[in-house]
Order: sequence, then structure tokens, then C-alpha cells
Amino acid sequence: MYSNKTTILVTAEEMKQIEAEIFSAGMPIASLMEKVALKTAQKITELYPLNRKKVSVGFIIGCGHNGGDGLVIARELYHKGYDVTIYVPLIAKLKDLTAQHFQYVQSLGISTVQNITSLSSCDFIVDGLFGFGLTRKIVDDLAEDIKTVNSWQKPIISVDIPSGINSDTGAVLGVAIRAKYTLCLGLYKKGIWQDKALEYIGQVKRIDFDIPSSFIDKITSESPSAKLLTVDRVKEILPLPRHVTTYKYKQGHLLLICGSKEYVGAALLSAYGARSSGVGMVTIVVPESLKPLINSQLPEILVIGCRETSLGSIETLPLLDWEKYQWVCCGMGLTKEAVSVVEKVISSGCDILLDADALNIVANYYLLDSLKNRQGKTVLTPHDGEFERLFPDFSFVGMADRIEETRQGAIALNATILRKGAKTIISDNIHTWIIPHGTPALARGGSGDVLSGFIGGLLAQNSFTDTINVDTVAAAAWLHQQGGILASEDLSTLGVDGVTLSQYILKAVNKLKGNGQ
Ligand SMILES: NC(=O)C1=CN([C@@H]2O[C@H](COP(=O)(O)OP(=O)(O)OC[C@H]3O[C@@H](n4cnc5c(N)ncnc54)[C@H](O)[C@@H]3O)[C@@H](O)[C@H]2O)[C@@H](O)CC1
Ligand SMILES: [K+]
Repeated sequence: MYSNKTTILVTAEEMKQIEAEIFSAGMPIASLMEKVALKTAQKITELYPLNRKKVSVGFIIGCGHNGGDGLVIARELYHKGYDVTIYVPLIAKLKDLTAQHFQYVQSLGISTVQNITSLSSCDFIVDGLFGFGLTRKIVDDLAEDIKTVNSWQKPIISVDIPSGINSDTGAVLGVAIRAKYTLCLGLYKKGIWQDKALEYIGQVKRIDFDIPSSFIDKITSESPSAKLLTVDRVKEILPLPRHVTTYKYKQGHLLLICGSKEYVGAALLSAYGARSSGVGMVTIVVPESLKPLINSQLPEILVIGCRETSLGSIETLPLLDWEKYQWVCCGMGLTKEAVSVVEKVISSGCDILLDADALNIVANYYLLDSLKNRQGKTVLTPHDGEFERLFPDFSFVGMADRIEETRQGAIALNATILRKGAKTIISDNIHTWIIPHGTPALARGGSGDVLSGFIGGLLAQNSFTDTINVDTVAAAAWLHQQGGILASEDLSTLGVDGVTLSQYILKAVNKLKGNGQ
């Protein structure tokens, strides 16, 4: 089983409360700081081992306990033989524990400097300026110091979170350290996984300090915390291994409603995505003129051609036996003309996924109420622009916390929302997943069409299991990103077109060990 402890994202307030539980249970504050900082120092020695030549490290130390951590790390690296220099810009405001550690490092003869530029010759920098206690914008000399450190383009290791990043929203408070590594202490701070922080966090590594699960549960069980999706959880969610006596209709029947003369490829790519899911049956509804192409490219798919408008969009849906399908995916390349199509899908009572033009139609034609009150399950897959168009009147849009905003959207529409971005977020209100790894190779036309078909195929298969939909959608998004990562490793960031991606998704599935294959 995956552990809450290693994947949960906490706010600064939650972290403070968990810390308070630890202290009130008897752990002395200084002992906890010592433990955390020793483990962090150990990680730094692994990242930058001492070799025959001297390694010099500069510390930028703040006035709170992030600075205290920094000073303990500085002391340990000094004892190990690193050439340590410390800069403490807020020296008059040090918290007691931090001041004590500062006094001790001075007594050891560790060199302290009065100016940031004195650190410019160090091999790397440790940022212990601010952690989750940063409450306001960084200004004046301190802001200049951060700009100066960033301008050196040296490796910077941030303790807990890059100084200047809001630990809940990921927003830059004035200016922020651009880290090469973020060594996050204990639990992941939510801000680290927000898109806004991405340019600053570098590689994230969690330093475990044995927080009892009961404390984490006590503080977070009532709150709608987000979690990082792990490979182990993805393995549990996948509809594998298959039962030996299964047959095609037991593996789900997916209905795709998509495509137009203008966006032929969207229909093809959604079908390729569905194909990669291994779903038992796929039926695709497209404008009549697309039928021969789909037949020639994907011979295993049933194709229903529809009467089309003068511009080549689906004019009306034929009579469909909706009950036959475990999931319906609609919208990819449909064009904004296909209003009646989207209305019919929403009123069908089926379990549905709406993407692309279907989302724009919902936004343009005020279909939000019918969406919210529909019988079947709903999955929506907007990117940021589509998300904002979906909720023009809702106060939560623009609330700065992208993760919470997505959860609020899921509540408002009684739906599972997958919000695309550098970090994909999936929420059904109760559960929220973040896909930790991603690749900019997927920032190109067609990736989303593949994703919708792939999600639909997994949802159709998992509709025969107890797996909740938000988990299936998240696992699909995880594999989609992994497919992109594997493809870009083989073919470069420029080589991940939609067809290639759909094939590499299967490589990502195959890489999961113990999936019954
Ligand atoms: N939560 C935990 O379990 C643990 C936390 N520890 C460390 O403690 C840190 C949090 O410590 P603190 O609460 O002392 O907070 P910080 O060390 O992040 O900084 C807070 C201090 O900075 C000042 N400050 C805030 N914004 C400022 C600004 N814009 N300009 C100038 N000064 C500003 C505040 O007045 C306060 O004195 C964590 O990030 C972590 O590094 C560890 O020592 C031990 C374990
Ligand atoms: K920091």
C-alpha cells in the first residue's frame, strides 16, 4: 500500500500543527531541528561529495528556524571538511534557537561575511533564508541579495522550500531563489507542486524525519489534502492482470464522439489513445466523410458516420443505444458548431468525459446547470484557459491556489476535473491527485486528444471494478506523462507527436513491474 506520509501535500498551517503535535508529545524543538538538519546535511554530502580538492559552500541564513536548520547543516559540513562560509543578513532578528546555533558556529571559527558577494566564489550555495514561515513580500536589500545569488548561476540547494516561494500557493513573494535542489523537510509543502513554483524548485527530494502517521492523520484527516500519485498506486489502479476468462464486452465498450472536417486528426488521435488503453470495444461517431479514413487507420473500431454541416461538423447524432457503452468521450475536434451533440451527450444519463470543444460549448451555451444536475458520472479535462471559461461567475477562479481552485471546480459541477498544466491536477472534491512528473514534450497539438481517448478506455474497463473514477483518471494522466517522458528520452523533446505518444504510453504500461503481464 502507498503511504499517506510520503505523498501528502500540506499547507504551512497544517505543517505547523503537525509540528505542534510532535512538540506537545515531548520532542524538544532543538532535538527535532538537530535530527532534520543532520539528515539534510547527509543528503547534501551525497549530492556534493568531498573529493580530493576542497569543496566550498556558502550559506545564506534567515532569522527563523529555516535559518536554524541552515546553521546546523553548516556546522556538520564544516566538521566533515567542507570549506564553509556563512552570510546572515537579518542578524538582529534571529529567533532564540537560531541565535544559539549562530553563536556556536562562530565559536568554531566558521567564517561569517557581511556581504552576499563574499559567497560568489563558493562551489555551491545552501539557501536557509526562509521556509514555510515566509509571510510577506521580500523587499529591499534582501531582494537584491536573492537576485545576486540567482545571477551567479551556481547550484543552489534550498532547505525545505526555495526562499521567496509561498509554501501554499507556489507564488513568488517579490523574488525567489532558483534552486537546483529543494530538500523538502518531512512532508511536501503544497506550494512546491504548484505550476507557479516550477521554475524555482529544481529537483525535489523529501527528507524524512519519522513523523508519526497518527499526527499526520489527526491534522489532515478532516482537510481535503492533495497527494502525489505514485507508481505503486498506478499499478493498483490499472485493470491488470486480466481475468483469464474475460471477453471483449467485459473489458468495456467506449463510445467516442469527435472530429470534423477541420479537425480530422483529433478523432484519429483520440482513437489511438483509446486503442492504447486496451479497452474491449471502441465505437466512434464522426462526420460521414471521416468514416473511410478511420476505417483504414483503425480497423478494429466500429465507425458510425453522421450527417454533417456545410463546414463539416456533426450536424445531429443518430439514434444511439446509450446503454451499450460503459463510457462516452465527447468533444475532441468537434468544433463549436456541434451544440446539439453536446446537449444530447449531457442529457444521456451515461458516464461521460467532456474535452476541448465540448467544454467550450458548455461554457458558451450555459450548460453548467444541466451538467451539474445530470444523472451519470462526469469527467472534464480542461486546460487553464478552458477551466477559466467554464467558471466565469465563480469567485474561486483566480484564487491563486491552483490545486484548491480545481477542487472547488469539481464541487461546483459535481464532476471529476482533470486540469492540464505543467503539473496535472485531478480532483473529485474528496480526492485530489497531483502528477509529480511531466514533460514539456507534450506541449503540442494532439497530446490532449490522445489523453481523452486513453482516459475513456481505462474508465470503461474499470467500470467493472471498485476503482473510483478519480483514481482511474489520475492513473491515465500519470501514464500519459510517463509515455511522453519515455518518448522524449528516445526521440528528444521535439519527437513526441500524438501517434508516437500513444505507442509510448504502452511502453510506460510495460515498464510497470508486477502488472500481470
Ligand atoms: N515543521 C517542522 O516540522 C520543522 C520545521 N523546521 C524548519 O522551520 C522552518 C519554519 O521556521 P519558522 O516558522 O521560524 O519560519 P522561517 O524560518 O521560514 O522564517 C520566519 C521568520 O522570517 C520572518 N519573515 C517572514 N517573511 C519575511 C520577509 N518577507 N522579510 C523578512 N523577514 C520575514 C518572520 O518574521 C520570522 O521571523 C521550516 O521551513 C523548516 O526549515 C525544522 O527546523 C524542524 C522541523
Ligand atoms: K529555504
